[in-house]
This record gives sequence, C-alpha cells and structure tokens, in this order.
Amino acid sequence: MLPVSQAEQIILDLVQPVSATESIDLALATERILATSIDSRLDFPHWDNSAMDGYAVKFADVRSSTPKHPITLEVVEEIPAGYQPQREIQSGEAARIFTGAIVPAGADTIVMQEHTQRVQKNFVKIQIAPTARSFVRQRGEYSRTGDPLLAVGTVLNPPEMAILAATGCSQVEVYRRPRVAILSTGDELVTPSQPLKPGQIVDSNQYALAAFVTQAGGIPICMGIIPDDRAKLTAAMSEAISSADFVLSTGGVSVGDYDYVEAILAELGGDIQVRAVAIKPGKPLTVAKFETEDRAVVYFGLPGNPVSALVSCWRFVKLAIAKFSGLPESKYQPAWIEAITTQELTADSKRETYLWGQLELINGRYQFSLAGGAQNSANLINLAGTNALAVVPIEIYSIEAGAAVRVLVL
Ligand SMILES: Nc1nc2c(c(=O)[nH]1)N[C@H]1C(S)=C(S)[C@@H](COP(=O)(O)OP(=O)(O)OC[C@H]3O[C@@H](n4cnc5c(N)ncnc54)[C@H](O)[C@@H]3O)O[C@H]1N2
Ligand code: MOO
Ligand SMILES: [Mg+2]
Repeated sequence: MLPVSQAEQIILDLVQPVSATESIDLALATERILATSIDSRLDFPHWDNSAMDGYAVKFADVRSSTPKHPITLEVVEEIPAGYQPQREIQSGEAARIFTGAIVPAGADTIVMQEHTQRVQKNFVKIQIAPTARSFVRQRGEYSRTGDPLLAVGTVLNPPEMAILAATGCSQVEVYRRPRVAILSTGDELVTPSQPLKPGQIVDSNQYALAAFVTQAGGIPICMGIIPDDRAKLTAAMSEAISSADFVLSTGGVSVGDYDYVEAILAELGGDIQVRAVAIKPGKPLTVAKFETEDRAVVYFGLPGNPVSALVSCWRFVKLAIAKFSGLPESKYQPAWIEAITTQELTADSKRETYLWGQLELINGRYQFSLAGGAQNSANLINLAGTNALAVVPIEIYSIEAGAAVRVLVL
C-alpha cells in the first residue's frame, strides 16, 4: 500500500497539462481557464471622469468657499454620462456633471451636489470648499493600455469576466476541458428508473461521479453499467480509453473473483502505477497510464463502495483534473485547513483515515462536525451535506473533541 502523499505525487506526475485551446464566446466562459495572457487594450478609466453627481469646477475658483461665503459660478454646460463635453470651463464657470461623465477641459475638481445650491437657472453656489482634484477618477489611474491584466491559467470568475468584457474581449482563448469517461462495473447494478430485483442496487456512482467531474471542470462522458463479464468489460474499458483524457471506472478493483479491472488494464497495455493506497476509505485504487504518440490517458480504477469512490475523487482525481486543465501548480494542491473537531474522531491507525462531515465557520473559527450515523464506505446516505473530510493520520487512534484536525475542503 502506497502512502497517500506518495500516491498523490505519482498521480500528478502521470498528468500532462493540456495544450489544446479553443476560442469561445465570453458569455460562455465562466469558470474556464485562460490560455493566453490578456493585456489592457484601453486606459482604465478611459478618460478623467466624475465619481459623483455634482459640478465640475476649477479648484482655484472655489478653494475659499464656506457656507457663509459661498462662491457662485455660472453653469455653462450639462454633462451626463455618455456625452462628450463641448466647451472648456473658464474661471467663474462650472459644468453640471453626473457620475461617470467626462470631466470637461478646464475643470480639475468635482464638487458633490450635496455641497452646492442651485440658484436661478444657470448659477450654482459652492457652499463647502472641495479638496483639490476631489472626485475625479483620472484617466489610466487603474491600468494603462498595454498593462498586463490577466495571466495564463487564470480561472474566469465574476471579476475576470468583468475585466475581459471591459477591455473588449468578446471571444476568449481558453484551454479545452478534459473529457472524463465514467463507467460503473457490476452485475448487481441497475439504473435509477429500473425496479430492483433481489441483490440489485442502483448505480449511484455514475451520478455522483458525473456531478464530481462537472464540478471539477471536466466533461463527463457517461458510459453506463458494464456487467462483470471479462469480454464486455474489456471492450468498454478499451472504448473509454480511446475516447477520453481520463477514465473513471468504479468497482472491480479489489481481490474478489469478479474484480477484473487491474488484469484488463495490464492486458490492454496500461502502465499500472498505483495498486493500493493506505487510505480509508479508498484502499483498492488502481491507476494506470496509456500513452501513444499523440495522446495520453490516465485511468482511475476506483473502488465500488460509494464513499470510497468519492473520497478517491476528492483526494486524487480532483488534483489530476486540475493539473490537466491548465491551472498553475499552486491551484492544484489539496485545499487543507485546520479546524476544531466538535466530536472525538477515531481511526484504526493503519491507513490515513478520511472522515466525512460538515465544516462551518463559527465566530471566526472553523469547526468540523462528523456526519451522524455510520462512517462506513457503503453508507452513502450520511454523505448528504458533506463539504469536508477530516484526516486522522496513520498511527493515530483518536483525536479528541475540541482538538485541532487537518481538514480537506471539498
Ligand atoms: N477480501 C477482501 N475484500 C475486500 C477488500 C480487501 O482488501 N480484501 N477491500 C474492501 C474494500 S476496502 C473496498 S473499498 C472494496 C472495493 O471493492 P471493488 O472496487 O472491487 O468493488 P465491488 O466489489 O465491485 O463493489 C464493492 C461495493 O460497492 C458497491 N458498488 C459497486 N459499484 C457501485 C455503483 N456503481 N454504485 C453503487 N454501489 C456500487 C457494490 O455493490 C459493493 O457493495 O472491496 C472490499 N473487499
Ligand atoms: O477502502 Mo474501502 O474503501 O475501506 O471501503
Ligand atoms: Mg470487489
């Protein structure tokens, strides 16, 4: 059995980041990963503009204004947002201006409306002196044309979407997403719509793994249920290997008479790098690489138990997909945090044990609460609401309530 950290390293070493890219509509780019760096095509702001509704003035004209001795200026133009000012402000003049509008030539300061009083039709009293250049957002003060905005490998979240739109990128070059084939092995499996005969169970792994792959940024290719029949399994595995970047099969990786996956991987010419890991749940994990001149596939033979399959995905497959996808190294590390456990955590000490439950931020501290019910790798029911796994290291039998524990955020 490989230690977990060693298995992680071996798995990451099997994965090459994708180089293929595609150009997509910005509107469809949420959570995609940038494949080219983006430089600013404009100055931000594009021109000096007002941060307030008010009046554009020359600071020198109004520096001595007080409520008792307000300075009166003639309002010579009105400048709403989107309008190009037509005249230069002279001494003794002001322009009515609104938030986001271009500051006219000759003006250097904005006085907010609340510090003014409009008199007659075309005059305004400045009742409180502004500070010089107040409320002017200066051209290029955030970023200048040609400045780097976003680096290769950036995930496009709401801020990055705004930046790309603002700089006029309506199409973006992103890495293509990994195609991940999912197949469930087992004579006992049926789809959720089929009635259960004695001995049968629903293939829940197919759905769990498809959801996992989608969340991890991959494209799930659901290949359905394959019976424990060596020829049929060989055909299905071979098809999966030829059509995807990753294959996730569940079941058939332990030592039972119908556990064929490892033998078939070897027969198909796979380079088997992982056979078992000292992790609970998820010990019988088979990982193999298939490589030809033009493509490489990493095959994960995951254990059939529903919790074991998901824990293997969260702990290992997630990192592999992230590395493939073009994220920088700092972004495909497991998300560890330290939390206080609300209950005692126990383990058998021979394998690194992952216990599932809920992580909450309470009064500024992370707290981990174990899922109620059996922590058993066949118990998918109490997985509901799981957002974190607490880790009990090898040779530790118990972590007492109130103590710190290392937690993997999912
Ligand atoms: N003699 C030993 N037996 C087992 C060992 C061992 O070391 N020695 N390891 C146990 C551990 S740990 C695990 S984990 C499982 C792994 O089993 P397999 O990967 O071979 O999976 P199966 O035998 O096919 O199924 C196990 C279990 O999971 C259920 N299952 C399978 N596929 C699905 C699915 N798609 N959806 C829902 N549930 C599924 C299946 O019905 C079985 O109950 O081996 C132990 N045995
Ligand atoms: O590893 Mo098994 O995953 O303990 O149930
Ligand atoms: Mg088995």
